[in-house]
Amino acid sequence: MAKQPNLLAFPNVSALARALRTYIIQCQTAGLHRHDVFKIAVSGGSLLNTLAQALLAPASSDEDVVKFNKWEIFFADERAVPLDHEDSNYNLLKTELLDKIPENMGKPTVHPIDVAHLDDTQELADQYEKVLVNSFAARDSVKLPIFDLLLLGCGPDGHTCSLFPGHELLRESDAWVAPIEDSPKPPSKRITLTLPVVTHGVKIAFVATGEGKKEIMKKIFEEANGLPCTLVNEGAGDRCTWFTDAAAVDGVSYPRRGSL
Ligand SMILES: O=C1O[C@H](COP(=O)(O)O)[C@@H](O)[C@H](O)[C@H]1O
Repeated sequence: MAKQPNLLAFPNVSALARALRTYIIQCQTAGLHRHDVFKIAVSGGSLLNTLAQALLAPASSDEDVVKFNKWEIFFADERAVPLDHEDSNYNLLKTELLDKIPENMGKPTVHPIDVAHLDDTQELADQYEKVLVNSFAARDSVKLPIFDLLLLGCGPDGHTCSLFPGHELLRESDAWVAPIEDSPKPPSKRITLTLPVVTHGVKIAFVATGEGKKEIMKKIFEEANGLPCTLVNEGAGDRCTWFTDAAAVDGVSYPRRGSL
């Protein structure tokens, strides 16, 4: 039987953020060992505040250093809006994290969407796929890009990235990046990494906090239901780890751990 995803539950977001940092640094070390760079894809949403809390804390030892100058940050999904728009995932990452990184921590390389193509989401997705092709090698030599880490959020409906429940995009098996024009959550026009790319990551981590995630967490961990987050769990198995707080997993019947 395929190995199961890991569900970590912490008493609060501060404890979660400390563990998330340790986990990210382990992924960073593995990435640097693999190719001297750390390739991470991040979602938007509530996760970014917790991520900033994790990464901006002072290092506790030489092994605990975030080496931002070795990071390449990609977007697991993005909305088709200007980069300074309030709905932009880039804008959120910038305000939550990038603008707060002290100079002595180094600067990550960040790959935003090309806003010249906001009116054509297929072109926007194709251009972003080219960014991946340039970074991960040509499409004809690698079947799928392999991120060192994908750090994802989980919507209260079970969506992740811009992969929504029941949407035909869940069956996309060729494109690395796909457009969506009918997102049930506004804004409607977006681009997203596809499911095969997400489940192909070396490591995949979800961050889900707060009572608002409790009902969907029960569905994801207690039923086979075809929800996007469930599909990631099924595709990634024990390469997938959930970082949750007590409120998000209250009543969830699934074995949990309280540390890495
Ligand atoms: O629309 C989106 O929502 C999800 C979940 O966000 P949250 O605020 O409920 O945690 C996010 O992961 C995704 O990147 C974003 O585009």
